[in-house]
Amino acid sequence: MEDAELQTTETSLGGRPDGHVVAVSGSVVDIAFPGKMLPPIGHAVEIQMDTGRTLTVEVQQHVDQTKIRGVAMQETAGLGGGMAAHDTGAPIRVPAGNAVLGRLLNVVGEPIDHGAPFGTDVPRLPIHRKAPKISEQKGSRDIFLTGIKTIDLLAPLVQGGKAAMFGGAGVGKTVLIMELIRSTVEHHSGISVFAGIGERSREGHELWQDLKNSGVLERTALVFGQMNEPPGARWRVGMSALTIAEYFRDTLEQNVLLLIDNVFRFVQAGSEVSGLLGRLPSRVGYQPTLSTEIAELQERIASVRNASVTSIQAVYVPADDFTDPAVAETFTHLDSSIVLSREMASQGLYPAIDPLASTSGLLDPSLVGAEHYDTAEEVRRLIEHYRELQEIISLLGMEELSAADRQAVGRARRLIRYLTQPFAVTAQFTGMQGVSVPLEQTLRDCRSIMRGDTDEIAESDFYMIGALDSAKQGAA
Ligand SMILES: Nc1ncnc2c1ncn2[C@@H]1O[C@H](COP(=O)(O)OP(=O)(O)OP(=O)(O)O)[C@@H](O)[C@H]1O
Repeated sequence: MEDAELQTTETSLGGRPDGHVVAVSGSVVDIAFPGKMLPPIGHAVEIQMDTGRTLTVEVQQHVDQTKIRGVAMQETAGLGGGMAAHDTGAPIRVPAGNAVLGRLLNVVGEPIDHGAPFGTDVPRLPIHRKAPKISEQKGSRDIFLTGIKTIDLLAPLVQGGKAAMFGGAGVGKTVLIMELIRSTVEHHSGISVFAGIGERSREGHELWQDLKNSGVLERTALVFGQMNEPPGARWRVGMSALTIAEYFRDTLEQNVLLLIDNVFRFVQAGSEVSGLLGRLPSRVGYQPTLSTEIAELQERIASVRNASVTSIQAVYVPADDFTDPAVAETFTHLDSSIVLSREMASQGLYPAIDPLASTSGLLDPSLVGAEHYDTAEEVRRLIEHYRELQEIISLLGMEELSAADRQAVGRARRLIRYLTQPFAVTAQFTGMQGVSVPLEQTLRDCRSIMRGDTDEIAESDFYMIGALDSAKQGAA
């Protein structure tokens, strides 16, 4: 997109030549600019529809010297040959700054919340930009606490870092991201930007209502390109949200919390677009540009000297296959990876976070301190040992285990149950109030369980509690 960026000049605005539509095939639109300079790749070309709406097409290819091929950001129903098209002289530009707070936008920055349109005084920025230079980026080693026991203990998030939740269909990604929004947006001092990519649109509206009810909507901007929208919108909406986040970070120097649900849908949309443009797929049917596309998005999510962007992303894992190229590629960009397990979900062990597969670069004694690191390691070792013993138990029964192993099994089972937690967002259907647990408490509780202080308390008393006190109360 370098070309597009270089050619985004004010002088080019309005003074660009007009063309006309020559062919429409689904989301792909061919536009001719006979005898004129073609708009560069990445530019937005606009078409005024009879219905009064504006259709935006992003230039993807120069088919020949007079014609471009682009991808539409909206449905192309009603679009026909001969309709006039106008090069905007820039990539898609979205409104940014305080005016977008509390608002719901689409990929091209139009309000979709039935609110007032954005005025001409609102700054607009092109959605294609380069990531900040490595020398300008700032790495942080501070923990971003969530109050969710397993996450803070085993896969702590980094302030100004990137974290993602991986999971197949229906294992609890959306519930977890909603809970994280609840628990972090309220305590987060900066602003939040939410990018809804390719998920159910109902969820988007529920979120909007939810944020409104909890009084944090005025510090949040929401940008949506959901599953009912064409691939172009789902492909570019992440960039639109990022552009808004970058403006807060760079111009207003505010810390930003960027939430993306679901990053896999961005890759999938890119693959659809690639297919529509007739490009040959490479690995497992993905677009040949898979890694570059993921890097283009992920590398822009960065913290700089004066302000940070902390990002929490949901990643759908197709067919529970973690070796899927889109999933594997996303892993490489993260500071913390939270892996959701179908097996745990099927046992009702929510949040179904796999304690062994979830990791964080922060989990180092020199960063989080020896107590946290040692406790996390010990928890992992105990659960791993339990998993090894499970096979023997299923074959021979508990009786065949040594006394020490039996004790380990009992403690591991208590620990696994202790690491479940009722969420505020599920209170409606579980009937349990959500609880947040401070990290120090989680560390104390885990040590206490592993030491054997709670061996006499029934396993079921550890299930879906906050701090250990509630298990003790349940036992009393
Ligand atoms: N923390 C939780 N506590 C209780 N129930 C949960 C929890 N997380 C998930 N569930 C149950 O699992 C269901 C699916 O969760 P969710 O919609 O978050 O999955 P998902 O991974 O986002 O699915 P999809 O890929 O279909 O979007 C929920 O409707 C709920 O019944």
